[in-house]
Amino acid sequence: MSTPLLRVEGLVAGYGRPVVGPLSLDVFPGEVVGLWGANGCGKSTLLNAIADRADLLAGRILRMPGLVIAYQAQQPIRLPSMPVTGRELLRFTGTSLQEMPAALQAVSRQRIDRLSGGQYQLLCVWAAIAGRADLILLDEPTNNLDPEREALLTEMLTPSRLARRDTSGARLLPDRGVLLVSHERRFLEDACSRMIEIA
Ligand SMILES: Nc1ncnc2c1ncn2[C@@H]1O[C@H](COP(=O)(O)OP(=O)(O)OP(=O)(O)O)[C@@H](O)[C@H]1O
Repeated sequence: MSTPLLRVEGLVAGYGRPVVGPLSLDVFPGEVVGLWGANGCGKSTLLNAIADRADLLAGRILRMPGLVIAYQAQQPIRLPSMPVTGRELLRFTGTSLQEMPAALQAVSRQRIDRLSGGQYQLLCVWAAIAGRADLILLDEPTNNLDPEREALLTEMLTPSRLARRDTSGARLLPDRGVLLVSHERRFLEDACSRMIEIA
């Protein structure tokens, strides 16, 4: 088996006090791993700890050397006024505009402060997926999405979309991984290669 992108061993995490763990998990290249569990069980805190946004109180988090992580929060930050288009935002974050799903093309030409909640959510998730991160952390990525956009999100997470070309451009490498949190069981079953319940 390949080396994991991420290994979590006996992790206890929280905010001064423990709120989740101890737990262990791996994310391997090519995997889309879904976390689910009751409200407040600590799913977001686990993602936060991996993204260095919560306290690591015990155990350890091993990241593949040089690992680049993209983190998409449950509520993407929005400014009331931001006179840039989606495409400008994507370029600014180093996100490829190639292979953008058709449903996002028109959205990406609009100013981001004029997008609906769902449009902005999908744009942010696309920025995380289409950027240069090796490991993508998504917290409740279906927030604000209608069934059609949710299906599009599932499609964005398919192995062929996540794979990257090697330096020669000849081969697609399944070298990235996704760890996501969702309370939507059906989405998890459709989008994930593996699911882990957080107690
Ligand atoms: N910034 C914070 N400071 C202190 N406590 C926090 C903070 N964020 C979350 N908590 C607490 O940590 C616990 C776990 O919250 P967390 O958001 O990780 O759960 P969750 O499983 O993602 O919940 P949900 O499904 O409702 O999003 C909760 O009791 C919550 O009140």
